[in-house]
Amino acid sequence: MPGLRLESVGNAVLAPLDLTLAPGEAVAVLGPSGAGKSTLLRIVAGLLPHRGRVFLGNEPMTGRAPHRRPIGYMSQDLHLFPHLSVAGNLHLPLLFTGLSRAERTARVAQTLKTCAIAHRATRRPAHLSGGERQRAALARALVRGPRLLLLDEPFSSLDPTTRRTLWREFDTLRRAAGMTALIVTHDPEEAAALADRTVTLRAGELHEERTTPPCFSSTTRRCAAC
Ligand SMILES: Nc1ncnc2c1ncn2[C@@H]1O[C@H](COP(=O)(O)OP(=O)(O)OP(=O)(O)O)[C@@H](O)[C@H]1O
Repeated sequence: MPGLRLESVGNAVLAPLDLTLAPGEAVAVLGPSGAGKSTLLRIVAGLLPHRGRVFLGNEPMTGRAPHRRPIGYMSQDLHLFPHLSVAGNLHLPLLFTGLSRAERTARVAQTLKTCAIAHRATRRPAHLSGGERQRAALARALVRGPRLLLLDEPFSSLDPTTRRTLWREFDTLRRAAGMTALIVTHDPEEAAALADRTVTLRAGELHEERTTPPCFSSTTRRCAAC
């Protein structure tokens, strides 16, 4: 799986920022409301115009239509199509892939099973619980076998027990597939459960979190946080 590289990416909300994710790395984006976290994901997904350049591995993504990017995007509002069943929602992104109908059906069935939502395949989103809707949206983000996952507060509206279950399931799934991921969350505990590293957006500016402040390695120097 390739990594993600952002070079001087910005727009009216985001100051130009650089960010690199190693292949298979998951990075959590924390930050206050309105800081630009969703904006960052939408730019990488190809849904917003921007300055700078986005690469997946060595492949430029900038200028490529969203459905032609090997990216799975789960938005904050899920955006499941209400008139389609769960399975129908997963079939839709596969229409552009060149897979045969039989291959698409097999892929949808496998992904629903992986996300433990196969028992709701024929239901419409309005008839699902919040957790089931989030599983369905996650399955849709995964169904094309994306090289990069973008998740915007993926498990925000769930009770603590279900959230923790989904954290474990998702983390196992992502690591097994070696998928690179950028995950927006307000919850430091979720960031720790799902990501290898955390960055913070404040007022459109990106700050890399230091896991080991410089003051830890020197008795004479102190970092600004001390
Ligand atoms: N379509 C839009 N048009 C104009 N401004 C927008 C649009 N979407 C978001 N904004 C503004 O851009 C800024 C960043 O919004 P964004 O949704 O990226 O923040 P966020 O960090 O994800 O916030 P939250 O944590 O509340 O979801 C906000 O000031 C918001 O009002």
